[in-house]
Amino acid sequence: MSALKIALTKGRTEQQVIPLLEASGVDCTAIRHKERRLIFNDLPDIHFILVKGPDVLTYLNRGAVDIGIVGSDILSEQNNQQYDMLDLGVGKCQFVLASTPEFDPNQIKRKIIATKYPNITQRYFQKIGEDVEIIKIEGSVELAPLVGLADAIVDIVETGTTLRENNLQVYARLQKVSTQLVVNQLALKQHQTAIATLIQRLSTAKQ
Ligand SMILES: Nc1ncnc2c1ncn2[C@@H]1O[C@H](COP(=O)(O)OP(=O)(O)OP(=O)(O)O)[C@@H](O)[C@H]1O
Ligand SMILES: O=P(O)(O)OC[C@H]1O[C@H](OP(=O)(O)OP(=O)(O)O)[C@H](O)[C@@H]1O
Repeated sequence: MSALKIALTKGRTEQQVIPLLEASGVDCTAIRHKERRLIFNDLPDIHFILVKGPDVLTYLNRGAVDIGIVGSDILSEQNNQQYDMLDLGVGKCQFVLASTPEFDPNQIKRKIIATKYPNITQRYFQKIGEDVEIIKIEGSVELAPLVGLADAIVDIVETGTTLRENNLQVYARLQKVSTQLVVNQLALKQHQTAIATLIQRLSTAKQ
């Protein structure tokens, strides 16, 4: 039987998931000492690649990997409805609408919202029946209302430190986020036992 191929989101997700994988019996020594390596095929039964979160579904959709490990923020932004398999219970945070204390959520003028997540933002404002202009930015989102780029932001909050340190406050809570394990449907048939075993071990490890 060929090895299970997993695309793991590098960075924060990788750091949070490695202990969970290890508790499930997966040897992560090579990833822990990776330096600039991106592919790990030393183990006989599980191979890993490290990719950016938004690329996980690209590898999964094209069958380049069997399993993806990625935040639900990214799955939701990419409108994934096919693959949700297991909530790993790490990477917990939430989407909020935030701005300066002067912001008036009921202002009549069409609002400008800065975010890394335009689809989630669009869906939220559509749901509450408000037409807004969305500016897509790639990071340091909290800056936008401070320098007049936008009226408010939609972004991820975990501890609230970044909002606090930039004198921003929460005006609405949109949705919860956590790290998910997603499986390619064809791989699910081909590697049924191996995937079921991994999911069962991860479910036990995360408790
Ligand atoms: N403050 C946070 N607390 C907990 N989880 C977070 C937080 N910010 C992001 N995440 C989760 O971790 C995932 C990866 O975040 P990370 O910060 O490593 O990457 P990024 O900022 O999206 O991209 P980049 O690698 O370009 O900085 C996100 O997709 C989300 O699911
Ligand atoms: O509530 P906190 O615990 O302060 O976490 C929230 C911060 O974490 C994320 O940023 P990240 O560290 O990924 O940086 P970037 O998106 O600005 O690159 C998010 O975009 C917030 O800025």
